[in-house]
Parts: sequence; structure tokens; C-alpha cells
Amino acid sequence: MTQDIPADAPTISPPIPAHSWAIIDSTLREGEQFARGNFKSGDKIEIARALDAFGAEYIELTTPMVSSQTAADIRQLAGLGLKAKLLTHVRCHMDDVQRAVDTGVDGLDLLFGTSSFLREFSHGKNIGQIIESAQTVIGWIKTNHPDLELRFSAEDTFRSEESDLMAVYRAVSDLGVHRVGLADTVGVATPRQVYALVREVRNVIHAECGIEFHGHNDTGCAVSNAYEAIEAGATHIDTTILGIGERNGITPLGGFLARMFTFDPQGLVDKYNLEMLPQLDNMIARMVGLPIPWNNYLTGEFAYNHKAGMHLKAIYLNPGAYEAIPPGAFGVGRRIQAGSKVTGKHAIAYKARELGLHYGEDALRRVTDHIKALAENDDLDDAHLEELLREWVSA
Ligand SMILES: CC(=O)SCCNC(=O)CCNC(=O)[C@H](O)C(C)(C)COP(=O)(O)OP(=O)(O)OC[C@H]1O[C@@H](n2cnc3c(N)ncnc32)[C@H](O)[C@@H]1OP(=O)(O)O
Ligand SMILES: O=C(O)CCC(=O)C(=O)O
Ligand SMILES: [Mg+2]
Repeated sequence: MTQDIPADAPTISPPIPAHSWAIIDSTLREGEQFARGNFKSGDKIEIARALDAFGAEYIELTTPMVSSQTAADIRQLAGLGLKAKLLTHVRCHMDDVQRAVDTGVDGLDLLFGTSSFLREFSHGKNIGQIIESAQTVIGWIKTNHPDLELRFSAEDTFRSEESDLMAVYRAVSDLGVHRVGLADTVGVATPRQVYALVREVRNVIHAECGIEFHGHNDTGCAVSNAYEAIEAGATHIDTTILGIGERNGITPLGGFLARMFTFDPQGLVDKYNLEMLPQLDNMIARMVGLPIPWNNYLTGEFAYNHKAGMHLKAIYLNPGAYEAIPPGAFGVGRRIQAGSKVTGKHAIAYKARELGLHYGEDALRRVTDHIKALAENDDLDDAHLEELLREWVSA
């Protein structure tokens, strides 16, 4: 983590210092719930080591209740001696917790659905019973495993009654959990709702208790909602590499980092090995057998493609004119696509100069018009463009 960001990297206000929040990467939990997420023991080690080298503060693992192989994998991951803290995600139930405390993880992420949907159709408990279970389970852990980091999340938070939520969060905070979790389980929350609810929860929990946000992307708000949670005082954000998870997934690590980079670029560089992002995205794309989407944040094939003449003129002078984030900070390069009908004379002049070719003003106009006409129905690739520019000079 030694790279420096360019002096002209843009920042926007309000500044949100990177040290005020941490990532809980859930590729090895939520990611296992993705349609194509079925990680073998070796894959899990590769993912955990890569996230650790990247600098993720926490890695969340699925519950040991899944299978005896999963429990063995958790034990193996916990024995790797990673810097990242390992958490396992379990139901608020003594059977799960007793299995989890034997795995050697650093903490448990407990959850209980609080919305009427989940109370009726998932577990059948009312709010009083949920609080009683939390008291039993958390009380037992605090007595028998006081070193474990504990989080309690109200699953489907944003479709739960506010008064129910506040009763649950107040109770678990009184029981001494380290964090409470707000989960937008079906991806329905708006950024404004997330902001307001995090602020409200902040008022009912103890000052030293952290707030975690987990956001699904069903309505395209997973990154904005994570950002709003932090702005309102959340301390931990759940991500997965490429955003993989149930349905269309959760806040993607890359998209979240892109968002936060604009507030405190140096803070991110100090915390994370950002240049590893392409390696992380490629690793998961390979393991799930799908390509990185072309428009993926930062690492998509065309995430840094510049094409229009007006853009290209400015990009050559200062890339910051059309880039919020310098691609080099995340180990990716930009592409200049000069051979299209939307190109302009400045782009063609720059391209020619790179080849050691120079045109007068009239010739530049003519060659530009020629290229635009040729590309009317099909863009020219770089090789074709270069050939044409050389021919034009020698003609
Ligand atoms: C939104 C989320 O992503 S939540 C996390 C989801 N993660 C997982 O489901 C982990 C993988 N799951 C599994 O391997 C299995 O579902 C297991 C091992 C957890 C449970 O398997 P089964 O015993 O076969 O039960 P099944 O999955 O059919 O049903 C869920 C059970 O959990 C119970 N349950 C649901 N939420 C909770 C909770 N927060 N605390 C306690 N129990 C819960 C349900 O009541 C139901 O138990 P029941 O049969 O006694 O009513
Ligand atoms: O435990 C949590 O906070 C989140 C669980 C989950 O995956 C969800 O609600 O979508
Ligand atoms: Mg989820």
C-alpha cells in the first residue's frame, strides 16, 4: 500500500474520512448465495488470502450449519493467521452459535428477521420472542466466549416497524453487542430512508456500539445506500467482490470503493491495496464462470473508454476533465478510441503526433473528415486508424 495518488486526483465535499468506516467483505457468505457461487475449499482460501492482501478489515463466512465440510473450511480459514478478522454469519439460535464458537473465528454475525414478512413466513416469532432469544444467545456468548466480537442484525430492517426495530436495537445494545446491523434484504430502501434510519438507530444504541449496513441492489441503490449509511454514522459496510449475492447481489466492493475514493483518496490508498481490485474482480469472475460486466465500476472493459471528440480534446490535456477517479489508482488503464464518427480534429492530431506525424490545419481537417466518413457505419480500430494516418501523410 505504498502507491501515491496523483496530486490532481479530484475530491468532492463533504469529506468522509476513510478511517471512519470498515469493510466487511461477504463474498464468502453472501457470495455463496449467488446463483453461480459454490466455492470449493481451495477457492475459499484463495479468496480469503486475496481479500486479506487487499486490506479488507473483515471477512464474513457462511454458517457452519451448512455442512460439515463448510464447518471444516471455516476452521481452516480461521487457522490461516490472516490480518483480517473472520466472522461467521449465524441464526440467533443456540444450536448455530454452539457450532460457530468452535470454529476459531473472531466474531459472530447474528441475525433475526424483524419484518412482518419474515416473522410470519420465515421463523414465526414475535418481537418479544426475538428479544428473548437474543438475550439467551448473547448472554451465553458473553459468559462463555467473552472475546468474540458480536453483531446483531434485524434482517429485512427496512420493511420492519420502527418501534419494533428500536426495541430490538436498544435491547441488543444493552446486552453489549459490538455492532448492530441494518439490512436492506430486498433492496427496497431509498438513500434518504437509509440516512434517516441510521440516524435514528444511532440515538438508541450505546455510543461505543457500531452500525453495519448490508444493502441489496434490486433497485440499483446498493452503492448509494451504503454511502448514505456512512454519511449518517454507520461504521461498517458489507460488500462482495463484483457484488455477487442472492438475486442480483449487494453493494459491490469496487463500486463502493469508487464512491468513497472521491471523498478521501489518500485515506483509501493508506488502507487498501487498491491496485489489486482487477485481480479480485477477475478471480471471482473466473470462479463463478461469468465475465466482468462491460460497464462494471472501475474494472469493466469500457469503464475508462473515451470516444467523443469533445471529450478526447480535453482528456489529452488533462484526463481529470472527464474522469472522476484516476484509473491508475485502481490498477487499470484508460482507452482512447479515436477512430469513430464522433471523433474530432484534436484527437486525430494527438493520435498522429504519437506516431510522429504532423499535418497542417487543412490536411488535419480533411483527414479528420475522411476518418469520420469511413467510420460512419463501423468504428476503426487502432491498427486501421494508424495505417490510414500514415498513408495520408505519404499520399
Ligand atoms: C437474507 C439472508 O441472506 S439470511 C442468511 C441466509 N443463509 C442461509 O440460509 C445459510 C444456509 N442455510 C442452510 O444451510 C440451511 O438453511 C440451515 C442449515 C441454516 C437450516 O436448514 P434447515 O434446518 O433445513 O431449515 P430451512 O433452511 O428449511 O428453514 C430455515 C429455518 O431457520 C429458521 N430461522 C430463520 N431465521 C432464523 C433466525 N434468525 N434465528 C433462528 N432461526 C431462524 C426457520 O424458522 C426455519 O426453521 P424451522 O424449520 O424450525 O421453522
Ligand atoms: O445479517 C445481515 O445483516 C444481512 C443478512 C442478509 O444477507 C440480508 O438481509 O440480505
Ligand atoms: Mg443479503
